[in-house]
Amino acid sequence: MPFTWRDLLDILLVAVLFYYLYRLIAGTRALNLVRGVVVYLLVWLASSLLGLSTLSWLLGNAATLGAFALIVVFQPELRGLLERLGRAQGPKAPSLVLEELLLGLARLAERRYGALLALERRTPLGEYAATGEVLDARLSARLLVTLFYPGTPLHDGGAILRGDRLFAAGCVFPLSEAQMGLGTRHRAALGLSEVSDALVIVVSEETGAIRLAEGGRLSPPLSLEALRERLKGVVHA
Ligand SMILES: Nc1ncnc2c1ncn2[C@@H]1O[C@H](COP(=O)(O)OP(=O)(O)OP(=O)(O)O)[C@@H](O)[C@H]1O
Repeated sequence: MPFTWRDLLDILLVAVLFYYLYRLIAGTRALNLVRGVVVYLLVWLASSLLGLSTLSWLLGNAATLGAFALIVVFQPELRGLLERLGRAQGPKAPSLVLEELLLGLARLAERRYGALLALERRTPLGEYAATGEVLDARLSARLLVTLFYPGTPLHDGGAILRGDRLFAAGCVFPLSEAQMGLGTRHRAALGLSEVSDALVIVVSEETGAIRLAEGGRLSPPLSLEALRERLKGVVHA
């Protein structure tokens, strides 16, 4: 059969579909799941090619059960995915979350409340969230100021922003070995940015300066405008 423009279109559409699927699940718990499923399928395929009938029978039957189990376990992710699919079609709304975040940071800086906030990207920060308190609350400026109010049980440690949710607070981040001249809040921001792709924002209790750690580097103090520019592509919804 000759290769026609229909085949080319077919291949292109499938490639685009996979690309968007990957973008939807990248950075979520589901990405590890997809990797697991691919390994499972490869072992299954290899076992049937090699004629290992018992193993291939076992994997084949477990797959049917597993598919149902996955739908139940990943129900929140599936729902989120469908919601994001629906949203992707509408025009982009201005990011209310970004504005709330900037307003919260401005108030923290003005009042000299020390704060540490990691913006999760592709590297899942679940292991650090587990060291604190999971809140999974809608982000607002008032929530940020309340969280970092000195003396409250959750003000100590770092908070984690996942998408448009303030996911966890009071978390312990890894301390950086570098930059020994810095205090521990700034070293924790640097440390987390060394081991993940998170953007980590620090508000200094002493000076009110807002700095950003990314990829093991700490920025100089940033104005709100500079911060807005830096966070534009990162904070969604
Ligand atoms: N490993 C860590 N993970 C998360 N937060 C931490 C960690 N270590 C320290 N902190 C936070 O940093 C606070 C101490 O900040 P410290 O004054 O030592 O830092 P700093 O970098 O000098 O910041 P500041 O300019 O705000 O004083 C702690 O009360 C705690 O909230």
